[in-house]
Amino acid sequence: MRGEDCFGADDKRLLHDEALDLLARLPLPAPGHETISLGEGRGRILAAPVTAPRNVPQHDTSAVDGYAFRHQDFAPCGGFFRLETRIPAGHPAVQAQAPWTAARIFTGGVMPEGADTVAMQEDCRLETSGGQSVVVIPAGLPKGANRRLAGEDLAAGTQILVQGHRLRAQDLAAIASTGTAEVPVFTRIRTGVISTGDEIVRPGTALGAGGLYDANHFLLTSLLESCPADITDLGICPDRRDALQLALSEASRRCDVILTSGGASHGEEDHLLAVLERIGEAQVFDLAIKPGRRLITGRAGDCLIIGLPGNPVAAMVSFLLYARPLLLRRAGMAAAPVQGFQVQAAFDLPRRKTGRREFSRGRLVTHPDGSVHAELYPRSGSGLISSLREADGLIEIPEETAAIHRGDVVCFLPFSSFLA
Ligand SMILES: Nc1nc2c(c(=O)[nH]1)N[C@H]1C(S)=C(S)[C@@H](COP(=O)(O)OP(=O)(O)OC[C@H]3O[C@@H](n4cnc5c(N)ncnc54)[C@H](O)[C@@H]3O)O[C@H]1N2
Ligand code: MOO
Repeated sequence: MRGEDCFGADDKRLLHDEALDLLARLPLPAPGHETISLGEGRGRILAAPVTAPRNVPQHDTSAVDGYAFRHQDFAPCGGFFRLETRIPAGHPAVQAQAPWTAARIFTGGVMPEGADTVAMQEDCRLETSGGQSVVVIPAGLPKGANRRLAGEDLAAGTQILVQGHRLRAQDLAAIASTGTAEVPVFTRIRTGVISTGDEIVRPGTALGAGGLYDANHFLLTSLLESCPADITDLGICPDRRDALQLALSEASRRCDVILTSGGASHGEEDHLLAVLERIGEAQVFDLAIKPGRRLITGRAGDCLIIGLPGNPVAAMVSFLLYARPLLLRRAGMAAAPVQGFQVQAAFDLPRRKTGRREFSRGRLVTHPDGSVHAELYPRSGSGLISSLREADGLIEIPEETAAIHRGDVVCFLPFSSFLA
């Protein structure tokens, strides 16, 4: 099988976990910060913790449309209450609830002082007695039923979000519920994306002999949208050292992070490493993984440069596994490792080369019994964009696994969990 496998000895290569560890320790400049309005907050990273300045809800309120009363007036056989006040949401009663009376109350209405329990209107009967409206409440309601306590969602002073947290819809809702209109966030990182290669041209232009359309630009700029980043298109750089040097040194003054693709391996047409060493510094990661066996990181001034492989599959996998944590850290986020989940293999891999970790493209299928299985994309070439298009995520195969049989448990990393 050697002929199908372009990878030689992996024993001197860096293991995936070692690479993650090294990348986590790569020094990066601290992000800047600013205060923005809550409406701009989605996807941004908190530069300071957020604390609730007040109770949410502010008052005890009714959870239902119904009748509020004092539970101490309620007998084991139920209750018969004179109806007194009417309390829609936003219109609290001015007086305390008198004994043996009930208030007509609506969901969100403030509980009148003294009342502690609400009966749902569907469970009650309205009657008239001596010209008075009365409500008959059936027995069995415990004290406090259908009442929301002040501060039961958030008590004043509770820290609700930590620094470095990436704001999601529900976080914005929580902050809004406390009345806070602005949030301190880290500034968006300025990113640049550059494709390299004499063969690469943009779609919409004619393809010359030996040409290839620039898929990586669209891949990487779309992937970057999962980070709080402003994106600059740095175009396509030919396979010339002087051109790459000029492009990178110029862009490094305007960008916090530059992503390159291609030109990162060992051929004489691969100039990234030499250029980085000339304009700043570089680290090479020759990785015991598949795909994406080489990653280059570098620095020019304060700009981080991440050299991804040219093959689109390797570029995407390297972005998700290695570039994304760096980008998020540069943007101020303490990114947790992506949570994989266990599914059953819907494939056989009877003989597998051990010693390297594989991130194969897979698709999830749910069987009629509800169990979830991962199908393996049948071809492994790292130029096959089809394999990415048809996949839902990556099947992570550990270094030591020598074979996988149908039904074995494998770890699945959904693309959606990287890009959330
Ligand atoms: N002697 C060796 N050759 C190669 C090795 C190796 O270890 N020894 N590794 C192979 C692997 S694995 C990969 S991945 C590539 C990585 O090479 P580069 O990062 O230098 O990328 P290029 O050679 O420039 O391009 C590789 C491939 O990808 C296509 N490409 C490049 N840019 C784009 C783009 N923007 N959109 C679409 N496709 C792109 C390019 O045409 C090549 O086909 O090296 C192997 N070789
Ligand atoms: O591993 Mo290369 O980096 O697969 O195509």
